[in-house]
Amino acid sequence: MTIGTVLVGCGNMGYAMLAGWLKAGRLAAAEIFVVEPSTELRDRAAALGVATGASPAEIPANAAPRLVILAVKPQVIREVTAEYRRFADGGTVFLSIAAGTPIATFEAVLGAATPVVRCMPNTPAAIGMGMMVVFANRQVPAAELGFVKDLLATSGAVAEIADESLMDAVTAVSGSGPAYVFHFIECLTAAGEAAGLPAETAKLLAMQTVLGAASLAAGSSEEPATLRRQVTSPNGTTAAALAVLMGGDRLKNLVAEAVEAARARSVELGK
Ligand SMILES: NC(=O)C1=CN([C@@H]2O[C@H](COP(=O)(O)OP(=O)(O)OC[C@H]3O[C@@H](n4cnc5c(N)ncnc54)[C@H](O)[C@@H]3O)[C@@H](O)[C@H]2O)C=CC1
Ligand SMILES: O=C(O)[C@@H]1CCC=N1
Repeated sequence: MTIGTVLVGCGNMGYAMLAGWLKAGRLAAAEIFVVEPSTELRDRAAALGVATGASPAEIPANAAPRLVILAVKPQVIREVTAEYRRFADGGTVFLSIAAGTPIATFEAVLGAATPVVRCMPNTPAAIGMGMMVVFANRQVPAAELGFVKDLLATSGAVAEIADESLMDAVTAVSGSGPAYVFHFIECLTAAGEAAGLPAETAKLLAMQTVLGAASLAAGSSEEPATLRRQVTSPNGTTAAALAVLMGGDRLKNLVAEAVEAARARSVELGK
C-alpha cells in the first residue's frame, strides 16, 4: 500500500472531511492512513475502508505521504505534531485544521523549511457544503497548494486569505458558524412548539425554512436585505417579528457579541 495521506485525529471534523473526500471519490481509501487513539472512532474510520492505527508507530516505516492532516484539538496539537517530524524533510505538506494555532507553531516544531497550510473548515464539509478557508506558508510549492485546494474544494467552497491573523475572524464566522445556525433551528422549532405546532412539524418547518432561505440567498443576485424586504409586507406578520429581532439592533448586537467571543477564544487558543 502506498500512503498518500495521513489523517491525524478522526473526531468530528476529521471524520467529516474524510467522509466527504471518499464520497466525492477524490481520495482512494487505500491510500489513506488514519491515526486515532479512540477504538470506537478508529472502527468508524475503518468502516470507510481506510487503514487505521492507534499511534504513528503503526504507519508503515517506508511511508512518504504527500499530505499529513492534523485534526486534533489545539490543546494537544503541538505535542502531536512533534510525533510526525520524520515526514518533515521529505516534501510532505502539513495541513492543520486546528483553531487558533498559528503556522509559526508548526514551523517551530517541524522546522522552518516545512510546507504548512492552515485550513479552517466546517462540518458541512461532510456533505460537500463546507466553507474551507486556507492560508499557506511560503514553503508550500504552488503545485502542492493547488493539490490541497483541489482536495478541499470537494468539501465545499474554498477561499484563501492573505493575512494569517484573519484566521481568528474566519473561525468565529464560518468555523463555528454552523453551530449558530443549528441553534437557530432549535430556537425556531421550540418557538413553533410553543405556538402550538406538533414537535415534528415544528422541526420540519424550521429546518426547511433555513434550508430554503439559505439556498435562495445563495442563488440570488439580490442582497439578503432585499430578500428580507420581499418577505416583509407593510404592517404584516414579518414586520411584527422583525421589530422584535431588529429593534435596537438586538439580534445584530447579539451575533456581533457571539462572534467576538469566538474570535477572542481563537486568539487565546493560539497562545
Ligand atoms: N468541530 C468543528 O466544527 C471544527 C473543528 N475544527 C478543529 O478541528 C480540530 C478537531 O476538532 P474536533 O474534530 O471537533 O474534535 P474531536 O475531539 O471530535 O476530534 C479530535 C480527535 O483527535 C483524537 N486524538 C487525540 N489525541 C490524538 C493523537 N495523539 N493522535 C491522533 N488523534 C488524536 C481524539 O481521539 C479525537 O477523536 C480542532 O483543532 C478544532 O479546532 C476546525 C473547524 C471546525
Ligand atoms: O469550537 C471550536 O473550537 C472548533 C473550531 C471551530 C469550530 N469548532
